[in-house]
Amino acid sequence: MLHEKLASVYDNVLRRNPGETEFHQAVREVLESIGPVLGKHPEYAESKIIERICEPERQIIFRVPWEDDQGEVHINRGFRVEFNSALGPYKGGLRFHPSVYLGIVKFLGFEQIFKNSLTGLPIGGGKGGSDFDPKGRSEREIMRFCQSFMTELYRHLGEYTDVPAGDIGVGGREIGYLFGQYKRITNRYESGVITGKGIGYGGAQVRTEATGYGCAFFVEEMLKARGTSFDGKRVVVSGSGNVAIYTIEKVQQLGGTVVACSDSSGYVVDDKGIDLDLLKQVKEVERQRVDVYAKRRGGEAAFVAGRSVWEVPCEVAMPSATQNELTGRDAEILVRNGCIAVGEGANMPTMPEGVRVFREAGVAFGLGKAANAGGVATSALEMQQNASRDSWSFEFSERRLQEIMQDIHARCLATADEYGMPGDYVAGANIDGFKRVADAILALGLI
Ligand SMILES: NC(=O)C1=CN([C@@H]2O[C@H](COP(=O)(O)OP(=O)(O)OC[C@H]3O[C@@H](n4cnc5c(N)ncnc54)[C@H](O)[C@@H]3O)[C@@H](O)[C@H]2O)C=CC1
Ligand SMILES: O=C(O)CCC(=O)C(=O)O
Repeated sequence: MLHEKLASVYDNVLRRNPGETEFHQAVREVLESIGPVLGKHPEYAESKIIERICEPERQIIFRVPWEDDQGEVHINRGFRVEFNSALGPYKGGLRFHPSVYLGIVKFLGFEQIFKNSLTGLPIGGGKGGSDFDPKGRSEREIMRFCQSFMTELYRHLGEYTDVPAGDIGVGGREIGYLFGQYKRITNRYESGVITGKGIGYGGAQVRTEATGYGCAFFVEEMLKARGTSFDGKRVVVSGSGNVAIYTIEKVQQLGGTVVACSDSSGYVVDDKGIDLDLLKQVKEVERQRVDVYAKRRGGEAAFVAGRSVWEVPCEVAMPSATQNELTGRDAEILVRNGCIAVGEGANMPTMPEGVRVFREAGVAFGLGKAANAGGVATSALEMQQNASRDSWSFEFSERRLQEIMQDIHARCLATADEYGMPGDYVAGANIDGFKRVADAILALGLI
């Protein structure tokens, strides 16, 4: 149920952004959480802070023409939504996936505002991407696409303005091509203009691992708060990209056994625990599907095509693929199978009905804004190192990441307590993330 004032804000969002269903969903979740804040802080409603937060500062849509290896011309659409810069330069990744349209970029940019605020670091919220499909494209085609994309986007970026990074379909390779083109066009070695760079040219230790490691650290804190740990627990991770792989790595280091992971073709189940070296070889080096993992693992693992990975029994679930990948029914199956904690590595992977099932069953539910904030937090650390011409060790960077995740976890719980909803990470994260941005907007005047 929405507070009366928020219901009218939400109606306006629906009216002004028709058809952008993922954006509506993301806005509704935040509005449902922040009702109690309005009672304590009438100044937010008086100054129309919520209306301002729901309206992006700037939306950029552009044409991306590029040529494939056969000389055929293709036209894709590029996006960058610069959502809110009250706390710092717009910060958030780029997604290359055929499903990308304005509604997806806006949901991601909106989530990013509160996530970035939760990190306590000086970064605003933004997101971008393209409906380009990198699947099956050659190295040269990927490079040409990235160069064309940056040839328009560069004019909107800057280390004090807008700082992109990776997301689905954009990893270290693409960041290299994007940064190279920015450097060429501007004739500036402006390292802090993009994050997720290679270690050899201004990148930061632990950025590759950060989202997955951070999510595992967050879940470790949730388990600790319930008097338990990863030790000996069966864990299921969806996806098998950047976030999934480094979630699996850290969960294994913390004593858990990851028994399944997936991609859009299906899932693999490996009861003795995923062989991470093999998974990295198949996914990071060869860029193959997960069924290849199962074939190479001999009799140890099985591939199940076209079904939901959430049917695999586990005590901890870590959705790390994409939005709305875990339905209400999946949540019911997980609860029935004894799942006690969920940590969202992906952005908004659990559908609203699934969130309701988990909360009613008393499952520790770590929403993406909090649980996957380690990636963008480490991007902010990369910007810090770039600005000071410094480079930190892996151990120091990982310690900083763990402290940030522990701090986010503690603040979520403290805020949930303060508002009379003990143990509710959804309320804690949304309220805490919202308040910091709202106070900054108030302080900066009519922006
Ligand atoms: N890379 C980062 O630092 C961060 C990523 N995220 C989120 O984590 C999620 C995964 O991102 P990355 O690992 O970076 O991307 P990636 O491109 O490395 O991996 C994406 C994975 O999700 C799977 N996938 C994508 N669409 C799917 C679909 N429709 N159905 C089933 N599986 C699908 C892919 O097969 C792949 O395994 C996304 O929701 C992203 O927004 C969140 C915070 C930071
Ligand atoms: O590292 C970044 O700037 C952004 C990471 C990201 O896209 C996310 O947190 O969803």
